[in-house]
Amino acid sequence: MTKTIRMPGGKPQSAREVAMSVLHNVETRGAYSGLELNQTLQAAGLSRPDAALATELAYGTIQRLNTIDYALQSRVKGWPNKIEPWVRALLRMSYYQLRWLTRVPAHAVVDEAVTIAKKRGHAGIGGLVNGVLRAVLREGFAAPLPRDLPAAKRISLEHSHPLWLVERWIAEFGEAAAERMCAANNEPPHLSARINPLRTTRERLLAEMADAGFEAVPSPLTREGIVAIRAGNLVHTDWYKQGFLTIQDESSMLVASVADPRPGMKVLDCCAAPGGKTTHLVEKMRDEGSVTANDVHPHKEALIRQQAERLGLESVRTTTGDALELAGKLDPESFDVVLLDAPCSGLGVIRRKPEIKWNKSAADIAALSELQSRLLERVQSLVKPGGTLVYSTCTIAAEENEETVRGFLRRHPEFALDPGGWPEETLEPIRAKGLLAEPFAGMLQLLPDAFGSDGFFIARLRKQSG
Ligand SMILES: C[S@@+](CC[C@H](N)C(=O)[O-])C[C@H]1O[C@@H](n2cnc3c(N)ncnc32)[C@H](O)[C@@H]1O
Repeated sequence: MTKTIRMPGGKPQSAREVAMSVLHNVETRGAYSGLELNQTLQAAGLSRPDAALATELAYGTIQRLNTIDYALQSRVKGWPNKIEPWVRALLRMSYYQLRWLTRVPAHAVVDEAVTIAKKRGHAGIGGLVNGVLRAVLREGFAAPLPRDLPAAKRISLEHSHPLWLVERWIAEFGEAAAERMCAANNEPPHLSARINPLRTTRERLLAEMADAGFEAVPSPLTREGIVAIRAGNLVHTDWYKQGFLTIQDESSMLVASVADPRPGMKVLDCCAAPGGKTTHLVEKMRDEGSVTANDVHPHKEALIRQQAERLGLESVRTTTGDALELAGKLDPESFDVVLLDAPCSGLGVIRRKPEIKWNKSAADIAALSELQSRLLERVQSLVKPGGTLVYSTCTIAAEENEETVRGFLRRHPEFALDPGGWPEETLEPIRAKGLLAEPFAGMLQLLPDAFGSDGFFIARLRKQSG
């Protein structure tokens, strides 16, 4: 049984206590930052500005962890392992504020950190926190990095990514691209949304948003996407509630475009929850035909249903089960389009879930690659002759992407990559930026620095007809 480490001093009450509690639980219990933050914020009942501050502190500190720890290790004896987890969280968060959140006066940061330390610990911890933070202010944030540091180590410390990941990305994409990716992962994610063409048009929605004082622009990457510059949380708007839009990353929107289903088709989405791509497929089919949306987790079925209902879509049928077993339950060779949006290491969505970079390992990538190959192997038999199989992940690791697809193609010569079947509207903006290798092979790895969207991999395969 794993021992639960609790933060002392009871329920978090202020923005900084909420952030500290989230950091503590993400580190000690392997909690997901997003879920943990939502739950802790709900329990604390903070004002909107305080909730925004707590969010920024929690995400920012997780994002910059390597850089923060590098600076603190020379100032705190036994850092990090000999320091209690909640004190570690408090010092890291306070350092983050002093260095990157300059709108908060430094004395306020130190005073509040000391108050929290005394309240949750004792005067001795208050003294330690006070001493460390005042030394940081007096002596500067960190000593410059040694000049002869190898590139991977330098990038890992400057942009706060684990060394093993930087080394992989340098080997795969080169030093400059790896550094751009790591820097992009520390930028705030775009808030983007997909319009529901069965309810509105992009032009109409953007005009309505402008009239209501929202600032949003067309996505350069997809005709159905908008990027909100200043719009608050779109989930609270009538446009969302009435099914005019879906919150979705722009890269994620490309997947249904590449699958390119037509009205009347029979489509299978093997790993579908929470339904972002399922509902997009149905919208593309003008709600004519049938889309079977499957997921392994029974509690997620309702999420897909809720989204379909909100968007007014009727041709979705949900099922629960392991995609490895779908072939035994559904008619063989019966789907025009099969989408496998596979479980993956998520290295393309580090901006949204920064703990991913600290929690994942090379061993996870190897295990996921094996699962993804098995999933492809099992669902391929459901594709009609002449039909389409789309494989996608939100990660950046050749073993989970190109290599999985190439291995599959070696075992299944009846499938081939389908570069010609990609809609021009999907390729056009990527080609215009010079990011499409020519000749285009039918697989695409989008990196997070290219458009500021998530890192995504998409492959479109066609099964021989007859
Ligand atoms: C990348 S997410 C899918 C996102 C979804 N396609 C969307 O756009 O909203 C992967 C999903 O696969 C599901 N999953 C994981 N292993 C699975 C399996 N063996 N069979 C079916 N679903 C699985 C997870 O529950 C998760 O919801």
